[in-house]
Amino acid sequence: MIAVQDVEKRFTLHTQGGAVLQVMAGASLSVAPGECVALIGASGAGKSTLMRMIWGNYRTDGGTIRVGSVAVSGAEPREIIALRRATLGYVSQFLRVVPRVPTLEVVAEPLLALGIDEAEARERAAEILTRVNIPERLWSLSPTTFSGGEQQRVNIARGFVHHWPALLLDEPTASLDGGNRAVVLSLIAEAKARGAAILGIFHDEAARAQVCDREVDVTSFAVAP
Ligand SMILES: Nc1ncnc2c1ncn2[C@@H]1O[C@H](COP(=O)(O)OP(=O)(O)OP(=O)(O)O)[C@@H](O)[C@H]1O
Repeated sequence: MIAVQDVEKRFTLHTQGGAVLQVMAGASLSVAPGECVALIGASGAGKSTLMRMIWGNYRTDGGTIRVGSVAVSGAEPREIIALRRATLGYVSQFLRVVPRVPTLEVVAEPLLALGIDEAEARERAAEILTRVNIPERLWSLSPTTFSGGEQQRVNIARGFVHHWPALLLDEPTASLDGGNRAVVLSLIAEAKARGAAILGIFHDEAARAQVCDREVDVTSFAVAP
């Protein structure tokens, strides 16, 4: 479902005389439906960079990335938008939302974008917000003023509200208490059970051991400076 083949990445540092920093070469991995793979490796090894390339935010400088039937490397922006709408979900570490949009709408939005009717989208958003323990009195408020843990749970609700066939998770259990951490681990296990291909960064080793089937060490793709 997710296939990374021989990927290279260079950064051009325009603010530093155009110096070119090669950070990755020969990066290859694949994630099958129903599998959860953890990206591991030292700080600076390139875990986030690889996730951003798969998400289509960073361009690749060599090799190919495919998610389902879409070649992400070299895709047009509209193809990336369509991929994110239906096929590839992403739970980032931090919630980025338009100010003043109520939490229920923030969570329902991916379903509305898929053309699901408003009543059903709101019902599913309410269900998952309840599951991640966001009290109903907060649903009509913008999450911009929520605590770090609450924002992360809104982010998780948004990332699991649609059953994306492929999912990228960036530290999904960071800053959560024990109960909410357990909820997130169940959501991941359920996504796997329905066939989602999941790639994640988990500094939480116990979480990784519980939900991940394999680890890929990004250090082996890093290029020494
Ligand atoms: N936008 C950028 N411009 C220049 N260099 C970058 C950029 N993004 C990442 N890098 C460099 O690429 C390398 C890999 O960084 P990356 O953030 O992917 O590592 P990581 O494994 O996710 O680290 P951490 O565990 O600390 O988050 C680092 O040397 C970093 O400085």
